[in-house]
Amino acid sequence: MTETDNNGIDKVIACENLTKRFKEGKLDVEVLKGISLDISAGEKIAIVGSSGSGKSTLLHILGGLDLPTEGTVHVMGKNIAKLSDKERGDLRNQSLGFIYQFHHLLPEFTALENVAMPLLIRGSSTTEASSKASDILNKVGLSERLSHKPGQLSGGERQRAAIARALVTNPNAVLADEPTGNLDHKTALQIFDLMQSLNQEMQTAFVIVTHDMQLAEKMDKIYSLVDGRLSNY
Ligand SMILES: Nc1ncnc2c1ncn2[C@@H]1O[C@H](COP(=O)(O)OP(=O)(O)OP(=O)(O)O)[C@@H](O)[C@H]1O
Repeated sequence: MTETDNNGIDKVIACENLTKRFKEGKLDVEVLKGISLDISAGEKIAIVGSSGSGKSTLLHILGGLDLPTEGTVHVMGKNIAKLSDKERGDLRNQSLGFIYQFHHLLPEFTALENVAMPLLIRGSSTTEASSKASDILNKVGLSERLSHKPGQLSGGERQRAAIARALVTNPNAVLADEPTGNLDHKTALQIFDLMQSLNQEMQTAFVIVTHDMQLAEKMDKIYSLVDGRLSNY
């Protein structure tokens, strides 16, 4: 696997003055109130904040899964609000990887098939997809588990397979929403160490939402989301 190619773009994600309001009955609830944030190539950042502070909402907007009410988001230099749904989907597929608290692996497919899937969706041949999936599963320590289905893997192994699936396309950034929220602390530490070593090896930026300060401290920068505003921790 080669290092991530940033095409000379040093800010993988740049957002400026983001706001997000949701309608709740007659009320407009402003969850994000003017957030500006740059994520550079290869940077690792943690976003912490209490439950309901808007961390997932922010991550969805940074990843182009949702649009802000006001403000701009550029992913790899492209303003996501100016793209069609299809173009936004393509940009996500080409530039970003996602990891969630629950692994979202497909139960009827093996680890190898699950990890190969994003490449097959992009149009890679089965041989190429399997070879790259096998390489990245090896990097996350699952070379002996290629033909196991998710139900035959431990929680930590499932999350490692989910990390492999997020990284197999060699994205510019991985956005992770509580990736270890479902694991015991020792396994969570191992998963964070793994993400750090993959970050160093592949130069992929990581944006990780977590409740756990000990884990957040492993990142280059920590931002705290309080009352809809982001500050350095
Ligand atoms: N689609 C939506 N419609 C209305 N309100 C929403 C929507 N999505 C999120 N919210 C509200 O926005 C606020 C922030 O939610 P969000 O899930 O971003 O918080 P969070 O910090 O990720 O919380 P947690 O740590 O508990 O996962 C919450 O009050 C939530 O009810």
